[in-house]
Amino acid sequence: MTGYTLTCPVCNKEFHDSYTLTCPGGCQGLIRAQYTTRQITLHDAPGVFKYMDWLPVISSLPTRAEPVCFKSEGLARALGLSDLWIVFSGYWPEVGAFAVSGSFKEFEAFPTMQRISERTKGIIQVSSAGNTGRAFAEVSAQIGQPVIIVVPESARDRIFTTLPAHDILLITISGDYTDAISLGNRICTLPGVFPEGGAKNVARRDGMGTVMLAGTLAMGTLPDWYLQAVGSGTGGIAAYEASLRLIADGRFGTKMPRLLLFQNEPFIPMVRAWHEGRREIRDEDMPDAEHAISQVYSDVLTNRTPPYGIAGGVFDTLIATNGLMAGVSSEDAQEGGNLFSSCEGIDPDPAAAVCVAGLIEAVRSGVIMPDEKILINITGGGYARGAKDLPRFVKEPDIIVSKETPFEKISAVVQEWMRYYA
Ligand SMILES: Cc1ncc(COP(=O)(O)O)c(C=O)c1O
Repeated sequence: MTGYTLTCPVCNKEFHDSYTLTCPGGCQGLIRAQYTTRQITLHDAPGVFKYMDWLPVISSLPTRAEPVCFKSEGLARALGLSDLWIVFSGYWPEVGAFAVSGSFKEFEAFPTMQRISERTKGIIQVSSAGNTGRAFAEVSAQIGQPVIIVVPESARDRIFTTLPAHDILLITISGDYTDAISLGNRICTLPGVFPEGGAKNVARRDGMGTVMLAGTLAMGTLPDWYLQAVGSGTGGIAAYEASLRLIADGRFGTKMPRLLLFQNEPFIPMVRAWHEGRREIRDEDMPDAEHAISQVYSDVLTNRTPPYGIAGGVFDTLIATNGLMAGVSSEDAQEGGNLFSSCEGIDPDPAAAVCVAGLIEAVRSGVIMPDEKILINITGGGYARGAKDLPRFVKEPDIIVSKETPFEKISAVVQEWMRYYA
């Protein structure tokens, strides 16, 4: 067990956690958890909770999900790299990877659900392009904690669990991820429903930050580079915040890893803004957004309102880490994914394939040197293996809506469902 307070990056005030998502003083910025433990000790706790010194929880939940880090042989050889390390976040029993929902979103979902039960009352709402929703659905199925999930209709088949789920209200909406976010925000105005918080939720960021912790503990030192494909960029922010803690720990080096973050062309708003040195994303960074989103290989990377310019967000993180961003074509991503599968023996999530393709290009163009220590976050994978090994309970939508559906109709169903939990 560890103690922590929350701090605001703008006014530097410290405050108590009541599942707080923003500075009580009204500042705009991503509040951070400040842990009393400076040097991390691994706990004898399940899965990701072994890192609970630096998670905003008091106690743990049963899970085997945790990031697994190993030194690459196959992909490293193919790319001529001497010090490439893979953090695998998905399902791959042979390496000890048991995130049964298949992605690193499970490392966020477990601490978030635990933080909720320790810090507040009410029912959380999660908007997702698919993977986050499935991760929260899995945790809900495992522990019986209710959750309202909103996903675009195209992600409908992606919400499944390995146990029967009884406490999920699933809403699908015609449209994309942004439409799911907008509807989710409206649902959060109903009494008793609150937003899980996305990037503002310290449990999500520090849950994702365990990827950097697992990597650094396996390598014995912080890497030169951290690579990830991003939609919101929260994983990048989390990797930076975890690195700050690891530097303060004193045992893993003093050099901040450089972040190299990728988006999937043609939808690359953060890449465009970053390349022009801008803190704000403009409409011109997302020309013909709907069409662009329909063209990507990895739709979980299509967030139109990422925490980019906010204090402590992606822009600040890239500045602090001397970071870089790049766009990756869908064709390259597909090839990168195939190379990863053939070299390492497991299927990567399309988002992870984007990241592999980004690594290939960074090595080819000389941005990354062959002997540098590289930590690549394979943010999801092992779906084929999971489909063979694991039970699958597909969650049918409870409400199917369009952008035109009157909100009163939706809220009536939500409120009726919530009565059971009152
Ligand atoms: C597999 C996978 N990789 C990467 C990402 C991007 O994560 P973020 O931008 O939130 O760090 C997502 C988002 O859903 C994802 O599901």
